[in-house]
Amino acid sequence: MTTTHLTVKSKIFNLKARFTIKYNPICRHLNYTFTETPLFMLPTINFTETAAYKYLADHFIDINEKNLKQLFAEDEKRFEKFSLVFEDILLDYSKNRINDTTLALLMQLARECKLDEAIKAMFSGEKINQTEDRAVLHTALRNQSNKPVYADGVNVMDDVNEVLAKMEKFSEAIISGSWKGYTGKAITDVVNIGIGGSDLGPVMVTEGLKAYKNHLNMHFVSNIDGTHIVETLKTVDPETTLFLVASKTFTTQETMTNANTAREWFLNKGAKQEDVAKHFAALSTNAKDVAAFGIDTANMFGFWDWVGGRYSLWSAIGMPIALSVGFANFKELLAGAHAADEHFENTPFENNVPVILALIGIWYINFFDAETEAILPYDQYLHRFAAYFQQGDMESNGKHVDRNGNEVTYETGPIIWGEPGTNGQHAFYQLIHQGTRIIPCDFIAPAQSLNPIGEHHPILLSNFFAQTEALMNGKTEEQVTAELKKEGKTEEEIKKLAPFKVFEGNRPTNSILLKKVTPRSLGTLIAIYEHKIFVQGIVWNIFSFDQWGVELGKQLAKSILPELKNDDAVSSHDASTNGLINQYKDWR
Ligand SMILES: O=P(O)(O)OC[C@H]1O[C@@](O)(CO)[C@@H](O)[C@@H]1O
Repeated sequence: MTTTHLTVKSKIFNLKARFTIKYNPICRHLNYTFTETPLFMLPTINFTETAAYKYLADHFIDINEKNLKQLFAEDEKRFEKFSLVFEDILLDYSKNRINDTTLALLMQLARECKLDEAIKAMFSGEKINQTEDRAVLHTALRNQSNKPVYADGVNVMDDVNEVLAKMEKFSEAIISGSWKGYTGKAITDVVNIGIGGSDLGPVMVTEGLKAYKNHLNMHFVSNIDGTHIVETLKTVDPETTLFLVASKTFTTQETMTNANTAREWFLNKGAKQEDVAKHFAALSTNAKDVAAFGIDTANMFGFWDWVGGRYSLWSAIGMPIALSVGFANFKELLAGAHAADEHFENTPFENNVPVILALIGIWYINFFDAETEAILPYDQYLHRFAAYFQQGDMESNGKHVDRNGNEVTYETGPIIWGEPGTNGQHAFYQLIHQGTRIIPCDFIAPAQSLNPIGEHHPILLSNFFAQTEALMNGKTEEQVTAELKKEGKTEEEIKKLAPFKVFEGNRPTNSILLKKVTPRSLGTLIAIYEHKIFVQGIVWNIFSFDQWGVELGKQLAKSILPELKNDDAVSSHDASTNGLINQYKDWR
């Protein structure tokens, strides 16, 4: 059977199955099991076959010939047209290689890819995480409207609110000091043990909101490298330390190893088994393994399989955030994200911040062949923001197979990287300004500093404004020559030096200016990026919410570990792996 025929057939099956499933739950099981091909809740359109794509490919030739300076010269209203304010956040996307036609065609592309249907499917709890047969409902975790949200026919809001209430009670007991350790002392230090989505979000937000923190000392252990837990345990007192074992699955090797080491340390310091309950809590979906570990399930804060790890900071995984800045601020974070959800779900694409960011990103990735995107927060507190979205974006859209199970014929998720400004300017901006690659950059900054001192903030922001201006305008050979002449350089010297000092410019950036970093604005900003990732996954027709790509390495590590437990030479792998392992054995 040819693929085309199969595709047509699966389309018919899917339509029929989808109709039946959607409107007749009784058939939910029957029809689903009888469908010959997997049921795809969402249309599986190849965006490169859409009319919009073909127009964009033609349009690219035109727009690629214009530079940003020209585009601004042609339209004095360009900034007004290509910027918008939402929740005290200004998005300026005017310094992009776009014009009205570009945007109109990109919006048409989104419509041809049925983005509207996809948004509805996500918010309504459809199992769009198809390969894991799960809904994607991190939006329910911050659903301040309390409108019912159904997963498998059950309104999840009752459970969500129950866990939030439990988190509030627990965090207040720890912060107030009414919760006592096994020697009757209040908790002073919290150690979160988790990795990936069970670490990066809590770290990024507790760092991002450090200006709002209370007296509790927050520590994060993620790496299996013994250094991480050893260096942390050196700084805390078992009598006044609370350990949070954060793991959606409660099976992650790094986390469970670190948790066992922490418990051993705790018991070796004089505590008894019954004292574990006062100093260990679990943030997980896996009650069975939590209990088996010896944590009182009364100290377990649950969440659900429709919460992806990299989208879980809004859930019980956010407990370190609530402990660090207080539950009221955690709720503000949720409220900010909810505002972004409402905006994303209800705003026409033309004024929809995540949609605009996503489509401009696709313009660079799929038409300008950009391979990476830089996130450059001009705010030291946001120093882990790019790292957070390395997982958020790359684990969601780092996929090479489309939702039909076929190899994609186009680029998908970009490489996300970045460091705070102005530090990046002294590290890698040389390449961004004068390298051979196009690197779309998101510049982020707060108008108000949380630590106003001297001239620091104006100097920081002068760099924030200058960098996008420099990337756009560059510096021409004429300007370079005039400068060198002014410095008294000879004709000969100018001829030699000028080529190295010219800046091409025409390098695209988004500028995101927050009025101030608050729990609410940070929540909004994070959710905007989450929805940007969702939109790109829909256009690329990939599953953004599974992560099968992280499994193989773990599997092989599990088979190598027993080989390291003796001194015998190994020969069960390729020559390189054998060589490495045997040299390790020789040297250890
Ligand atoms: O929260 P947990 O189940 O311990 O998973 C931790 C991390 O491991 C993964 O690599 C999945 O295995 C990430 O997706 C996830 O955030």
